[in-house]
Amino acid sequence: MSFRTQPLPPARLNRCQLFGPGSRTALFEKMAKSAADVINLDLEDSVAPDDKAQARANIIAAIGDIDWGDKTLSVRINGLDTPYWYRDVVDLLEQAGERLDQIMIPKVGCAADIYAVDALASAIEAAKGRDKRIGFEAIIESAAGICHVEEIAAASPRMQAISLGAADFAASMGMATTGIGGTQENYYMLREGQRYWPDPWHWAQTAIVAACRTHGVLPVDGPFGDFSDTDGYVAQARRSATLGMVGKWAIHPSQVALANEVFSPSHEAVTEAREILAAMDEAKRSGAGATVYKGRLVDIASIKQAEVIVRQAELISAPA
Ligand SMILES: CC(C)(COP(=O)(O)OP(=O)(O)OC[C@H]1O[C@@H](n2cnc3c(N)ncnc32)[C@H](O)[C@@H]1OP(=O)(O)O)[C@@H](O)C(=O)NCCC(=O)NCCSC(=O)C[C@H](O)C(=O)O
Ligand SMILES: [Mg+2]
Repeated sequence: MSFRTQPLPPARLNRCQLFGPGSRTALFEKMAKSAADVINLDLEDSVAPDDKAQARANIIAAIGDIDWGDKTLSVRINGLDTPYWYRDVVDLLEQAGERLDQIMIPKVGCAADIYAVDALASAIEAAKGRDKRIGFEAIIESAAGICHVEEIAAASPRMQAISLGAADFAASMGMATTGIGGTQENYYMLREGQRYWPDPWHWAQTAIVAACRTHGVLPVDGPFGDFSDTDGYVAQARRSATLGMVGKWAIHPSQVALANEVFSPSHEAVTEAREILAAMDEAKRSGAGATVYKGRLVDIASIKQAEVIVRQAELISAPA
């Protein structure tokens, strides 16, 4: 056990991140009125190369013009392997108002990628006298990214969140699929003639969660492409929540409520967590480090487990 205390991630809700292309201005108001905790206006892969400049201008105008309420407002810039990214950062930080909370950096492969954007953002903020320091979120969506995920999580105090981008990740890894997340037909185990479908994203998600938790960053599950498959989305989201992720992307408005539901602890779960805390309070008062709750062992580690659930419930019920 390290003597270092594990840092807490930013204390804000991140149950659902709703994406929309910066070129589809008609969606912006609808996104602002949605129940998503985070809005990601996209300059990257949902915007065609010829539309990049216009999408940038659309987003800069919308950041100031639209009432985004208390949502976390983020813009996904283009990757560092493109000619667009520096102009995205420069124009956003020189021209967009302070309502912008975060920049999402896609296809991050190493800590130096974060360092490069940090250096540019820091210079612009100083030059322009921006009071609010912009936050960063990164997408792990390459073989290099997953190999270096821990150094990426640690790369800057601006780091707020890391998502798994299943589509680019699958391509980079050479995975034999065109699906974006979810169960993969050919990824099965066979036992006594029965097929069982394990989760091919599990190991990458777990690596992201561990890196994020080590450095106080929010781990987030990325897109689920088949937005007509609500059961598949919920199953994927439940697995992610169980592994420690705090939320999931929505690439269609129909996915927002599903994510909010999965990443909000149920009334029963919160009640049970509070009862465990009460049982442990009682145990501590009598000098015990462990006790029995509903026929099972609870001990000092159970306090930390219960606190995860109670903290999330308190964030949800906190006044905006
Ligand atoms: C996927 C879409 C292209 C579908 O758009 P559309 O055909 O317009 O959908 P519907 O007709 O079903 O829409 C129903 C109503 O909902 C509104 N709508 C649609 N999309 C959004 C949205 N994103 N936010 C808010 N509202 C939305 C429509 O206007 C309809 O409204 P109404 O007429 O009033 O009923 C589209 O949803 C879309 O563009 N989604 C986002 C795509 C995107 O941003 N992709 C990037 C993220 S995923 C990714 O990049 C992969 C990742 O990097 C990786 O590697 O894994
Ligand atoms: Mg991608």
